[in-house]
Amino acid sequence: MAIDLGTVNTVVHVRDRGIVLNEPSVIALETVDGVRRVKVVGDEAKLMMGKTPANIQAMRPLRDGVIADIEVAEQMIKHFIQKALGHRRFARGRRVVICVPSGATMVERRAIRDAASNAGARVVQLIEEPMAAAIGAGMPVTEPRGAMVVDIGGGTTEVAVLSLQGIAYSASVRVGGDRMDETIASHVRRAHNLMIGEITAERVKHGIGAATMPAGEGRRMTVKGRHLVTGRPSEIEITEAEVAEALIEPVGQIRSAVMAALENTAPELSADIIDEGITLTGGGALLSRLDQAVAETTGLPVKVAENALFCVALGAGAALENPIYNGALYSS
Ligand SMILES: Nc1ncnc2c1ncn2[C@@H]1O[C@H](COP(=O)(O)OP(=O)(O)OP(=O)(O)O)[C@@H](O)[C@H]1O
Repeated sequence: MAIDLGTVNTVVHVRDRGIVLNEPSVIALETVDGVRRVKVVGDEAKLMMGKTPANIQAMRPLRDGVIADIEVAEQMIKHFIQKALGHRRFARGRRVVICVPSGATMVERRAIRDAASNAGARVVQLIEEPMAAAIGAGMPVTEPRGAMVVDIGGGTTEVAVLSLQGIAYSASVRVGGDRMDETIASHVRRAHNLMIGEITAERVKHGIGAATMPAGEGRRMTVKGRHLVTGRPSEIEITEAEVAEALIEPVGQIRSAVMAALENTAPELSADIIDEGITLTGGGALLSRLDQAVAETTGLPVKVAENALFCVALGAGAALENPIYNGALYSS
């Protein structure tokens, strides 16, 4: 079993079965008679966000690429493993590879490993996110050839140059889909006096978000929320151009991170990147015209990986199954 424990989504890949689980990294906890217990995880928990009564708390235990609440994260991992297994149990000697956010500390990594062990895994190994993303995107990570991957997740963007199964350069910036959602929400608040929740902001990004300005106003979308002045439920219409303008700042930070990586890459590897170009993975890579924006900044060919949302889980699964990638896995 391979698990991409993302700050926004958790994806589980199982040998011979493929992707068996793809759900939001959200957990809902219920307090009954002073005792807190897990109510639901994943899709059902996300539906509750922002709408819970006082005794239920729906939360994301991973934020900004780090684990905000270890105990709760552990509970969530255990529930996801059980959900992925269904009625089956872990086969004897079952191995699990978990891809952790690169900002995770040693203590957090140990907690994640313990959660998988407690759920029944016998051997738990970890893999770095950009390495898994590159393997999942089908990049030549085992060859003596430089390849650049940019994984744009919810909490972080990881930029890495890989060669010979090692990471020649990597950097992580705390900008990703979440930051994009926040800038959209604050734009709507400032420009339209409308308060919107994070789920609505994400919907706007998926619907009409873009990394570069459209010709004219572009697409339009109706957005509902609470009016700041009247306090009443209210709706407004916003345009793709407005959203693209709001996204200039987070997209600019991604562009800068890529430029910094190129500036810090050894010349021989740079030469390879000219030929290979840059591959974008992660859900953030699906933002409309982000590939164009990165290509404009770098002057290099840029492509969005097929299955961008699943590259990390597919790569972690391949690393587990194919001995040529064994060097990418580690135990502590
Ligand atoms: N079509 C789309 N357009 C723009 N953004 C998208 C699209 N589809 C998904 N996303 C965004 O991708 C992000 C989630 O990506 P992903 O699942 O790769 O992150 P993660 O692995 O959970 O996060 P991290 O890598 O930071 O731990 C979310 O912010 C989501 O809104």
